[in-house]
Amino acid sequence: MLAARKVGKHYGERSVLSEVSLNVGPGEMVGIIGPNGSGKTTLLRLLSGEERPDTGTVMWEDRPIADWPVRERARRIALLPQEGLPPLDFTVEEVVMMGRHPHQGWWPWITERDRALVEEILADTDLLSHRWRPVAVLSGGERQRVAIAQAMAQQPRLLLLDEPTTYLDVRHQLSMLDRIVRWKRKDGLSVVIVLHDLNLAAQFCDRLLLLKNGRVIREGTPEQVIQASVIRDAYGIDPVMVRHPSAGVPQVLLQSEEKGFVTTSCGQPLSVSAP
Ligand SMILES: Nc1ncnc2c1ncn2[C@@H]1O[C@H](COP(=O)(O)OP(=O)(O)OP(=O)(O)O)[C@@H](O)[C@H]1O
Repeated sequence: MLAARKVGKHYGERSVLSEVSLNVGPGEMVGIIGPNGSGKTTLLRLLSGEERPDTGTVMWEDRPIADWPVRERARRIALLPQEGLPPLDFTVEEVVMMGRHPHQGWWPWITERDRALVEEILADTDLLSHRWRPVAVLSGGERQRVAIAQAMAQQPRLLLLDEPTTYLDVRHQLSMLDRIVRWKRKDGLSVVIVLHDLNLAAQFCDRLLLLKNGRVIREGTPEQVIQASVIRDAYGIDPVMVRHPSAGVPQVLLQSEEKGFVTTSCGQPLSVSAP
């Protein structure tokens, strides 16, 4: 459905993305991980059609993404940028309703169906009590929930998310990602998500793409990517690997160089089962 073939991007003389290929099918959730500045946001912008690659192509439904008329693209693809929503004076309900614009005519009549859908989304995203508040007065996390609610109202087929959990507390991180999983199961939504949290990436993504210096250094299932040697190579840290006791996926524990290691009563380093 979405296919990037050997895409590359330069800014001036500087190459920030080289030869990156990626396929995302219906109902699939692909995570993009990698250190700061490795090209994750640039890749997402190329996938959304907001920017054109200098080399390679991005195809959506067998047609170059840049050839889709903007309105048609907006009916199919939603991008949640890293900076989230600006502090708008519009109310939460109005901003969520704006997600319906690509589906409305040139004059944005709001139909009963639009109203019912927005009502359902406000309830689902825990925003009913905020509906009359201007977005400008919301906290960062509340604003992030409005951004995802707006994307849901857009009813896209492809959802591109750039670090959507950044401002969210742990409950809302989980509920946002669970909501996306339910949504993709129900509607066959394709999802590409940039995440810094490797543990959430391992739990929620079907496949991961690990970038370093603009190149893919590992791609595969969380099992294939979230490995101590790979994480060490990508991030230059020495992680402790454990397996999630109920989800069964690899998880990364960070260890401080300054605080030392936890030892057992016999003075040995605490051993954990590494995946
Ligand atoms: N418009 C631009 N002009 C010049 N350089 C840019 C531009 N956009 C991005 N870059 C550079 O490209 C590189 C990759 O940036 P990008 O935002 O894609 O990284 P990232 O992996 O998303 O980083 P982070 O994890 O910090 O968000 C960075 O070095 C950045 O400075």
